[in-house]
Amino acid sequence: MTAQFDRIALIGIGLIGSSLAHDIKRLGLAKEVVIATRSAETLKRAEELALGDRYTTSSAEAVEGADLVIVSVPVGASESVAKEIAGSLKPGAIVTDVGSTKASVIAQMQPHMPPHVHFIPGHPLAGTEKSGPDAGFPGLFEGRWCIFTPVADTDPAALNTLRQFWETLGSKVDEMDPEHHDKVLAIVSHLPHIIAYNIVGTADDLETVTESEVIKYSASGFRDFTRLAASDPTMWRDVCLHNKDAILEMLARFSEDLAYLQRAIRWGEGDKIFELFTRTRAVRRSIIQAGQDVDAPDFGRPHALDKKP
Ligand SMILES: NC(=O)C1=CN([C@@H]2O[C@H](COP(=O)(O)OP(=O)(O)OC[C@H]3O[C@@H](n4cnc5c(N)ncnc54)[C@H](O)[C@@H]3O)[C@@H](O)[C@H]2O)C=CC1
Ligand SMILES: O=C(O)C(=O)Cc1ccc(O)cc1
Repeated sequence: MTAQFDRIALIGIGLIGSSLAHDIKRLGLAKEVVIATRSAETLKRAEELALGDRYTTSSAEAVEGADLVIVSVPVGASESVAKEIAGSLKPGAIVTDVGSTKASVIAQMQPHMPPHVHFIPGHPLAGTEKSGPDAGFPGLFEGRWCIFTPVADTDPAALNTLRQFWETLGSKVDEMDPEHHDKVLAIVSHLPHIIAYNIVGTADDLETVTESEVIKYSASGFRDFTRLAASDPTMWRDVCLHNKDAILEMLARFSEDLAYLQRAIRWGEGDKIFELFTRTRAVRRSIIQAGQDVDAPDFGRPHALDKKP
C-alpha cells in the first residue's frame, strides 16, 4: 500500500499518540513519522520503543513539512500546543486532535490556526485506563467510533482524507456538532469516570472504619470501578474542567435519579426498584444487539442521548 501521507507529526505520545504510531507504522500510512512531546524522558521512551522516525521536544519543529498533524495531549494543553505550532504549519496541512471534549478544544485551538491549514477536531471513542508511551498498542481503534466535530467551512476533501485515515485504522467515523458531542460524552464517558473516582474515594475513606476489608473483599462490581478510577488524573482533571457545563447538567440529572432510588429503598418500594433495574438491564441487551462489544471499553451508540425525554 502506498503511504497516504509523506510526513505525519504526532504531538503527545501517551496512550493515544503511541497507539496511533503503532498503527501508522503497521499499516504504512506515512513515509515519515515525527514525534514531539514535552518531556525529554517520555521522548526517550518513545525512541526506545521505536515509535517514530524522528523525535523532538519542540512541537513547532515536529510539524514543519508535515501534511497531517495529530495533537494527542490532555485537553487543557490544547491552546499552548496550538500557539506553539501555528507559525510552522505547512500550507494545506490537516491539523486534528483526539481530545475527549470538543467545544473547549475548538475554542482553544481554532483562533491560532492559520487560514492555509485544515483544522478538523476529532475524538476516537477508544482507550483504556492506562497512560504514557508504553500503554499504546496496535489495533486500539479497530471497530470503534471516531467522531469529527468539523468547524464551519471545512474543506470536504480534507475531511474525506482524514475520514479515510481513521477508516484505515478500522474506525467507524461519525460527525456531530461539538456541543452535542460534549453532552453525549458527558453521560456515556465523563460521568461514569467521575462516579468511579467518587465511589473509590469513598471506599478509600472508609478503609479505617472497615479495617481494610474494602480492598480485601472487593468484589467484581467494585473492581470494575477501580479500573476507571485508575485513569490518568491530569487527563481527567482537564476533562472535568473543560466540559464543565455538560457534566454539571448530567450530574444534576444523575443526583435527581439517585434520590428517587434512595427514596424507593427507604420506603421499601420494591416495584419501583424492580422496574428501574429491569429497564437498565434492557439497555445492555440493546447495546449487544447493536453490535457493540460491551466487555471492552466502549461508549455504545453516539446518539443514545437523543432518545431521552
Ligand atoms: N486515555 C484514553 O482512553 C483516551 C484519551 N483521549 C484523549 O486523548 C488525549 C491524550 O490522552 P492519552 O494519550 O490517554 O494521555 P497520556 O497521558 O497517555 O499522554 C499525553 C501525552 O501528552 C504529552 N503532553 C502533555 N502536555 C503537552 C504539551 N503541552 N506539549 C506536548 N506534549 C504534551 C505528555 O507528555 C504525554 O506524552 C487527551 O486529550 C484525552 O482526553 C481520547 C480517547 C481515549
Ligand atoms: O477505559 C475506558 O473505559 C474508557 O472509557 C477509555 C476512554 C476514555 C476517554 C475517552 O474520551 C474515550 C475512551
